[in-house]
Amino acid sequence: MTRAVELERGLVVAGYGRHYLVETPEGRRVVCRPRGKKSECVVGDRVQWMRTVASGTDEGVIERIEPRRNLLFRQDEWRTKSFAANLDLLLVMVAVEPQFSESQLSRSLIAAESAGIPVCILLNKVDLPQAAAARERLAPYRAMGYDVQEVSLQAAPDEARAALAPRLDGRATLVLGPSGTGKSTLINLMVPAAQAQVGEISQALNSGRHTTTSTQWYWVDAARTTGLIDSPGFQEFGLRQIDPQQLPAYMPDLRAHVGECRFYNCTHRQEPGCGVRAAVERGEVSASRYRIYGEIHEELSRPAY
Ligand SMILES: Nc1nc2c(ncn2[C@@H]2O[C@H](COP(=O)(O)OP(=O)(O)OP(=O)(O)O)[C@@H](O)[C@H]2O)c(=O)[nH]1
Ligand SMILES: [Zn+2]
Repeated sequence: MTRAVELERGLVVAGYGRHYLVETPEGRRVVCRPRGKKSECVVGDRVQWMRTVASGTDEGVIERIEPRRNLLFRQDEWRTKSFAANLDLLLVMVAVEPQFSESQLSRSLIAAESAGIPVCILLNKVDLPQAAAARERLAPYRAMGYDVQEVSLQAAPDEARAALAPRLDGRATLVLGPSGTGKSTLINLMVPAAQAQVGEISQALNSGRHTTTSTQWYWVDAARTTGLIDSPGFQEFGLRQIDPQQLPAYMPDLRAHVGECRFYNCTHRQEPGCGVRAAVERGEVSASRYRIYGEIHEELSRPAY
């Protein structure tokens, strides 16, 4: 005998191992498990779930993940790690101190380009004396068209909030950046009572883990139109999902010159008549970006084991 099951809609706002926290349209948060083993939800997923009542508390089973607009993920030889889905903006945070890795920055930009997600680069701690050097390192990114915003989240919070609000309003934004750049400072500045939003349920789910390493969705406004997603710091950023031939298409500075190469299938590494290398020599593509391109191209051209 079959019976009609009513599926409810929800938004995945956190994931802890095999459990997810799903928020209902009314703003209630329910602990859900996925149906079966293969269904992998990520924060930002829109899902359909079914209520199950266990020991008097609401629980649910995720029955269906709605089609994603986009998915930001990284992939190395061994595994794929998804950050979040259905994003309107990727906010890549770097800071004057600790000095950021340009390779890591470029990799996150390439991942966003390949997933079709707009990017804002946020340079924090411009109150520090080495700000000029950091600004200089970001100049090529500005020149290739990225929105680069400077802030001092701690030293000048009001200005920072004013600069960020129009970029975040009404959007779902993933915040990504290495440890120590100020991600917590950003969340605490933009999200009133951030800790309260994490809530008892997620604290209970997270207990027993030594660190809060999970990705978490926060609402910036009471009307729940602006979402900020905090993701744990990243070190490795594999881009195995990308075909090496496609790599320049995701690097705007290189992309501008690929049409100038003698060979249509130029790898821009040793061929004669390469428009990209000519642009590097003229200083139109920065030497560090070209080096990063070579490293990633090499990595993606190696056979997978
Ligand atoms: N000078 C200066 N320091 C800042 C600013 N914003 C944050 N900091 C400092 O930078 C350090 C790191 O800030 P957090 O917000 O904890 O950084 P995080 O990215 O969350 O770091 P993890 O928790 O390790 O991922 C703290 O000591 C902050 O006080 C700023 O605008 N200027
Ligand atoms: Zn070339």
